[in-house]
Amino acid sequence: MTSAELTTAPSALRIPGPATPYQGDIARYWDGEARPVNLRLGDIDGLYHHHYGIGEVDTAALGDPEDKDSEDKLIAELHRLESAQADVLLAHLGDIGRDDTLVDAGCGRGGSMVMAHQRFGCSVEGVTLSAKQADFANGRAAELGIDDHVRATVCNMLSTPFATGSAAASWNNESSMYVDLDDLFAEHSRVLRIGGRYVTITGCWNPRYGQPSKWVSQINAHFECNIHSRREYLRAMADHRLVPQAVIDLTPDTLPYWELRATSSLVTGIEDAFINSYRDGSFQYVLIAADRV
Ligand SMILES: C[S@@+](CC[C@H](N)C(=O)[O-])C[C@H]1O[C@@H](n2cnc3c(N)ncnc32)[C@H](O)[C@@H]1O
Ligand SMILES: CC(C)=CCC/C(C)=C/COP(=O)(O)OP(=O)(O)O
Ligand SMILES: [Mg+2]
Repeated sequence: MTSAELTTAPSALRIPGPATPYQGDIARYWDGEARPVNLRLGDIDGLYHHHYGIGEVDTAALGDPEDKDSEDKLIAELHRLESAQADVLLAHLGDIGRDDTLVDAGCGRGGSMVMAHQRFGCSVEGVTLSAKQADFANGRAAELGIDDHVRATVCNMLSTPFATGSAAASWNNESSMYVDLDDLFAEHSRVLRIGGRYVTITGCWNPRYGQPSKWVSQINAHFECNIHSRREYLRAMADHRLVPQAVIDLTPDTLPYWELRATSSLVTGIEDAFINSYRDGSFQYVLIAADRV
């Protein structure tokens, strides 16, 4: 299925404004976002991510901290770890063919969409609340000559124009903390074909801790988001015909990224909240892959 077949006149169905005042806040937040920790990393190879990294730090690639170019090397290493995160998400989408269409719910500047198309040759439809992000993602797709396969639309991920059962797979990469999970999984379940795959990488609070810790509250305030618990994810998936096929705790894999980022010139002030909450067990970085049954 091509992009054109997947959507029915997307511009006509585009939601004219945010569905709620909160969504208006989030649209404004991402319209105004231009942090060097995201743009300088994206400038390295044109893949712009708004998610975090996983994997071991390559200390050899960092070189000598006294070298003139050591900061550039550190930034390149952070970017490599963020792209590695997207690679792991895409690897869980299953067998995707060139004729398939994927849905990226909360696509940001489109880095994961480009990687998905490059990996599978398929079409990718992304939605974001931010017109600036959608324009940026579509501009990158045009520069790469893949705008016939990769498209971002300004749209609420809880109410998309995509036809029922039309997507081979869909995902949320660090974007599910902005929405109600019942509403979110109802929409993924509708858009996915039976046997299709849903994947999320997300930060969630750990029910074993009891309640969201002060660090989790700090992260919520920093990004104006509402982090859910691991239990909420599994319960809402079960209620919407999404059956977990893999639940992977990526917390040990993301800590090296944060420890490295905390030493960089691009720190934003949120690093300690992530490091402390991952270390005290109150917060977890998880991948959940689920089958639409
Ligand atoms: C942290 S960014 C993640 C971007 C992207 N997934 C990535 O990995 O680079 C969160 C994204 O979720 C989007 N978002 C939040 N709530 C949304 C909603 N209700 N509908 C569509 N997009 C939403 C934001 O516009 C933003 O693009
Ligand atoms: C895991 C959790 C809780 C994520 C919250 C969503 C979020 C803001 C992700 C990263 O975006 P970004 O790349 O724009 O953030 P930063 O500027 O900190 O790199
Ligand atoms: Mg970032």
